[in-house]
Amino acid sequence: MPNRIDSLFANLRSSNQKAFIAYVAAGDPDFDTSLEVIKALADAGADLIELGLPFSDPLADGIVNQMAADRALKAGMTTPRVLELIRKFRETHETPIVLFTYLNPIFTYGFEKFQSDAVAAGADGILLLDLPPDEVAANTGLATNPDLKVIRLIAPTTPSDRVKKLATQSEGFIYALSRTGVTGGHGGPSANISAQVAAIKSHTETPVCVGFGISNPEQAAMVAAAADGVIVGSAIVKQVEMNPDHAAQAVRDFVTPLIASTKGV
Ligand SMILES: O=P(O)(O)OC[C@@H](O)[C@@H](O)c1c[nH]c2ccccc12
Repeated sequence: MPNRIDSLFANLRSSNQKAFIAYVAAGDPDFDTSLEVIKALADAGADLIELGLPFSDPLADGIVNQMAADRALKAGMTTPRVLELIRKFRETHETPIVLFTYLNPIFTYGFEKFQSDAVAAGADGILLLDLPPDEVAANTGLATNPDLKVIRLIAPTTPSDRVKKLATQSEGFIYALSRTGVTGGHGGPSANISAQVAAIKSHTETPVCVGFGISNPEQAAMVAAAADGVIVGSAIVKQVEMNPDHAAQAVRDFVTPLIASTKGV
């Protein structure tokens, strides 16, 4: 069976459309609400869901995502429960899922076992936020699973020789950061996002999606014009934070105009 991420981007390419990608923390604020939230994202038209596997020391995350991981951990979220969440979602939805996490929880679980269990649960890709590309080559124990695409991050500050390496290594799509720093903040993407995307695309045919600091339809439209996909995290997570009793509805209402503007309607 072809990977869901590859099918998604093939379909979008042939219909000349851009992807809308939503990030939420798995299990925020609790298991059942989180399942409703990811279903609401899919039903609203999100093309791909980035699911954060909560970790206590999320170095690359800003305050909104840190607090979300914290809520999830306090509500009893664990790595096996995250896999259970994906299994439950897969009973009704085919939207691709990319797991976002750090090395520590995966090592604790067992690197190879995690990957095969994640595939069996229905995950399609993984982004290990604290795994530099050189470490992959240096640690053959970090076996990969052919059914779990390894997505890579490229920052505006990434030196060009590394851009080439990351662009050619990344599977499924490439995550281009619109700016440096941690997640969140609503300053919007930088004006030279088109140049950054073009530089990445000179090395590869793999789709390039852009995230960091996107929170309104105007910003989504600007990024959609420059890249293959728009990634929104903290602004969605904030909706969960502010509306714990009706998070799914709040998230659906919030992403609907963002998706419309990503799709150019
Ligand atoms: O929150 P923002 O600014 O909308 O950016 C997306 C981001 O939250 C999501 O992709 C993400 C969650 N955790 C991360 C850690 C590093 C890079 C990216 C992420």
